[in-house]
Amino acid sequence: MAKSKLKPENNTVIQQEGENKPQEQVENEHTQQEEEEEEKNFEELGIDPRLIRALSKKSIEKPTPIQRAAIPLILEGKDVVARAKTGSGKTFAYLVPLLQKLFSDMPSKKNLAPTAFILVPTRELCQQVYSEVMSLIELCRVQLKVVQLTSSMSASDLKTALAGPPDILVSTPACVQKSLSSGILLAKAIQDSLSVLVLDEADLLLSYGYEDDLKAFTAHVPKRCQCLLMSATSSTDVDKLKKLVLHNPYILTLPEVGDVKDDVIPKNVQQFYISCSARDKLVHILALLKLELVQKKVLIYTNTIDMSYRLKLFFEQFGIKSAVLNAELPQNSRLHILEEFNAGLFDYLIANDDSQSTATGKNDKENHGAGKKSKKHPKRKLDGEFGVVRGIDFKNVHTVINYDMPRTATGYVHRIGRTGRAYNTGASVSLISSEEMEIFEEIKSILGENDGEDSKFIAPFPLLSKNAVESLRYRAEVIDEKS
Ligand SMILES: Nc1ncnc2c1ncn2[C@@H]1O[C@H](COP(=O)(O)OP(=O)(O)OP(=O)(O)O)[C@@H](O)[C@H]1O
Repeated sequence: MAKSKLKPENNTVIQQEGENKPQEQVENEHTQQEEEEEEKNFEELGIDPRLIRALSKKSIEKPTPIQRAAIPLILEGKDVVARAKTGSGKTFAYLVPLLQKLFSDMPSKKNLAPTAFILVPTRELCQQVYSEVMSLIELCRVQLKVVQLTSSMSASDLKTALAGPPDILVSTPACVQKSLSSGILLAKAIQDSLSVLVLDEADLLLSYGYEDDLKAFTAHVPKRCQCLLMSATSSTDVDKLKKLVLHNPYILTLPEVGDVKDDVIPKNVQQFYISCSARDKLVHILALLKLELVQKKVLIYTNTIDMSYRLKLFFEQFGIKSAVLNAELPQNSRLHILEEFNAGLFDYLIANDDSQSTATGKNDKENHGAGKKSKKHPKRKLDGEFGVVRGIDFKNVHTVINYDMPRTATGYVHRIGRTGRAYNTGASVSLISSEEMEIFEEIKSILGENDGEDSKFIAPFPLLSKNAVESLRYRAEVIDEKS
């Protein structure tokens, strides 16, 4: 495969695997094509008017660059690998053409398995993608059945969900495998019915431990099935998956998506930091929130579950309403919290990211080591399919605060990617203690701090004065000691 090349904003590189044209020629051809394509709207991409109206009701009027590049290829039936940064609209880049195909070619009544499978790494993403498909279908007023499978479903629930069968299945690979191995889904039925397979957040699927499930499942994917692979980064895992399921795919690479180094923060996110001792982080975050120095809604990341509860209790004492989101909460509570936060019922959400889950390596599906175990509750059961960094589309988050610095630069990029999504603006504030300086320096150099581009520069947070912090110190310390 010819290597993808980094290009400036909006310049998607489209290349077919195995194509051996000199890179320069590909780029030149593409530049001309790009200029013509640049302004194409959904209508010009050949999108069904019902879908255009549905998107418009969601205030989506013009396609993002990845949508402009991917939709026509997917409509033509090509296998596609789409790599584009966080928040660039990859979900509709595959959902819109997928639905259009199903509208115009209604699945056969004889099908015994779903026509389209969308596989994602976490339950949260399952729910998010399921809601997006459902809302488009409802707005289009077409009759298509969509189900999501979750690993908490019993065999009889799975059987009920798959009866019919549905036209679109949204699931983690583990649930599909569970249905296959228990005979609820039949390999022969998949071979006869499956027309489109989507692997979303593909770069995460393997790190969540789904390799065996995916291998077992893809053995039944028929050759004629169109395969789409969506990812924010490129990695050896993405290459592995590509080899496993795709046939001579078109590779769409949006600018600067290569490896960790190129995995960019959207340009519309301003990044700041505050340097303080670990102990002073509480009073600093209190000042940020209490004095309203950061714009709402705010997503706060901590590295441990205990720290997130400590913060929540601390905020409560100051009348700041927040909620926590982590792997030990039951799935229903997590969905409920996400829905309430997205609906604007509260402005501050304290989350533990899934880097903790993946850092430990492989997922044992329901109870692997999602981060540091709490000293207070050592036996809590953690959900290995939990994930609230990658892919989750928190609505209208303006500010991301790193109360604790993430452990990796990739973790930083994906946390910050929860704001500034699509065409919105956002900001991030990282609280950095001296122990975290090393990772901070690594992040700065990886983002290219010195190459003169403002957007990549993490600046000192300008709005918080020493006096403001000191005015809150006494109360903060008293309250923290009490709780
Ligand atoms: N064409 C568009 N115009 C405006 N907003 C859009 C458009 N397409 C998608 N969006 C919105 O942009 C947000 C981000 O989209 P999406 O979740 O698909 O991004 P993503 O590329 O999958 O990000 P990640 O890699 O983090 O998963 C969503 O709220 C979505 O509704």
